[in-house]
Amino acid sequence: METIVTKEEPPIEWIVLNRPDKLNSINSIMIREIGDILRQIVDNDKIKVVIFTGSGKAFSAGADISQFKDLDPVKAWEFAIKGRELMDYIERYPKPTIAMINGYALGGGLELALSCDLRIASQIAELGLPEINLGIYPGFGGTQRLVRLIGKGRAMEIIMLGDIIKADYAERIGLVNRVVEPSSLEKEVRELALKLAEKPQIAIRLIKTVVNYGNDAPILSGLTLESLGWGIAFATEEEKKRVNEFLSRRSK
Ligand SMILES: CC(C)(COP(=O)(O)OP(=O)(O)OC[C@H]1O[C@@H](n2cnc3c(N)ncnc32)[C@H](O)[C@@H]1OP(=O)(O)O)[C@@H](O)C(=O)NCCC(=O)NCCSC(=O)CCO
Repeated sequence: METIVTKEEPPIEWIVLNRPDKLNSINSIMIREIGDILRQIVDNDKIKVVIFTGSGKAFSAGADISQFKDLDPVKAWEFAIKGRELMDYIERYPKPTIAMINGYALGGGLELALSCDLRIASQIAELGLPEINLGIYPGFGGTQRLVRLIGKGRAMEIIMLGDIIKADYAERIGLVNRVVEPSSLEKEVRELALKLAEKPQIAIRLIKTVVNYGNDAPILSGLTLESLGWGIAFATEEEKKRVNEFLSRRSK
């Protein structure tokens, strides 16, 4: 791998964006390499949670702008599709994903974090979608995912102004789940990942399916998906074990 470093630490897989001298900006190679590692570990039952982070002072400063000079409109369109398809894959990935935002999360970097299930940021992290300042706009799913996450008004402000915002404000508007001190970021994220890894994995997968596909559908379709998935959860060993444990504790 040229642009990322991976570390298997069961039940956690760490994916570290690793172009620190370019603030981990996302080029075509990185898009391919992240997809490749995710496909490699998808059937590895020892890995239950995936954590994304960046090396150095950034999570990622977005798409690699140095590639833009070679892009004609069709190539730009294809690049956006490649980036966006990776984010779609991360969002619908069958294992839970966490973005550990250690520093700048801008443009495509923030869009990667938006594709994850949870975002935990360091107090020193700075976030934003500054694409407008390049005469473009977010192309890796940000226009859609940010609106769904924090609402249209706030998303419009972030996308149209392109300002960089502090982690505390990001937490207040629901853009990140939690903000922690830089020195405890890794510890807190690891603890969160281990807690997630203890949960019934099929139910977690069902939640991801129902929430992600259900929220993109009319509400009645989403609710129907919820009921179907709920039924499927009753076919799992975990459901039987956990319900029986609860009931036997009560009957003593
Ligand atoms: C993040 C900023 C504000 C950091 O500024 P600073 O600390 O001053 O660091 P720099 O000297 O600017 O950057 C160090 C080094 O990294 C290169 N770099 C930074 N961001 C990118 C990038 N997105 N693509 C390519 N290269 C990048 C920078 O050129 C420096 O390399 P040198 O070899 O030393 O020149 C600041 O870096 C910044 O504003 N970055 C751009 C943020 C941005 O506009 N992101 C959106 C990109 S478009 C996109 O994501 C489309 C998908 O929706």
